[in-house]
Amino acid sequence: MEHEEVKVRRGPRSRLPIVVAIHSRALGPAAGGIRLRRYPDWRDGLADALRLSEAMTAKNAAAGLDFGGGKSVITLGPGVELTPSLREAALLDVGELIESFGGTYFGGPDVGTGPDDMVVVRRSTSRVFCLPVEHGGTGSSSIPTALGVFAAVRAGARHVFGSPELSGRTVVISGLGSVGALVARHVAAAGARVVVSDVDPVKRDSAYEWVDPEKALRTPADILVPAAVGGVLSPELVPELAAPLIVGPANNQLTADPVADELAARGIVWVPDFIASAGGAVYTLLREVERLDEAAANARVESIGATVSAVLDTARDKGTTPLREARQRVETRLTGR
Ligand SMILES: NC(=O)c1ccc[n+]([C@@H]2O[C@H](COP(=O)([O-])OP(=O)(O)OC[C@H]3O[C@@H](n4cnc5c(N)ncnc54)[C@H](O)[C@@H]3O)[C@@H](O)[C@H]2O)c1
Repeated sequence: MEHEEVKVRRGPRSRLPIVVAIHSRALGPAAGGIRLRRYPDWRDGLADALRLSEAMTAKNAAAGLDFGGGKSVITLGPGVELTPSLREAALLDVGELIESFGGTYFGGPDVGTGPDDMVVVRRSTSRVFCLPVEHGGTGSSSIPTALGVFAAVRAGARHVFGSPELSGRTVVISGLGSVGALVARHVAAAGARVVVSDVDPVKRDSAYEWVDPEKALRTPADILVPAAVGGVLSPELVPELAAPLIVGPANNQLTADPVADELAARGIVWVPDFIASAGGAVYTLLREVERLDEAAANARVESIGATVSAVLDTARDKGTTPLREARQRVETRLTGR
């Protein structure tokens, strides 16, 4: 096991299995969201926590944050009904477990939880970020996440097309959720032709062209933005992709690392997701834990563009892939080598 510390506890109030995995605290206290999800078995939740906390180490390190990687998972078994009182009990339980790390791990929202849930978690621990504005926090992380993705899109465009300007470029966005919708607004304001897609037909927005979700990833475009779920870039899909630049917020976009080599072999530039999606973590941790002001935190979010440029340019100069370069940057920050 590469992780520093993992705790698994049956919540005393909820009776649900809860996992907190700390992958690394080499750069500072670990930080990473609290996932509340249904799993066939609690061990699947444990596996998720191990994988996700490792990804948080990479995200925080590559973003230049002095935070390590951690993740909490509240596992809901098949058939267990998530009533409001069970939800409250589970959030209090996870807060208590987070508190037991004595300030070496901070939790926030993730899949299945939001800023309002963090108000409940705070009743058990102060080591929680991304609270609603009326509770002294910075609210939804989607706004800074989208700002960081926009900076990454522009940097990617500069690398691939020789200019960061998006005017006249076609951008396909797969997933019009809270981040995807904001990215659509940014790129449209920058003059791009925006084509969007979502499995939920309610998300259809007349402001943009629409493409069916099963076709979105194969639609000819200048830039493809995966903004829905992970595991979408597979060996089967790579030969059918029709955009020279792929950059978006969805976590864990590759089905496996070797897909990065296949993308590079096809001449497709892929910006590693753990770099492009870091805006929310950067903003909320710097504002709520390190107490930076809004302008300074936003400047750090926008510096994701400079990181993307450095990774893509170095990969091209050295003949490696953006994924290898990004991982090398993480390694250098963690070990100083
Ligand atoms: N919200 C953040 O601050 C943040 C930060 C970092 C990473 N991310 C990642 O970015 C992605 C989007 O996050 P979000 O907060 O916007 O989530 P969200 O749940 O608000 O939106 C996801 C959208 O994708 C759609 N979708 C699901 N499967 C799809 C498919 N196969 N094809 C097309 N659309 C599909 C959903 O209907 C939904 O509208 C997620 O992978 C998330 O983990 C989000």
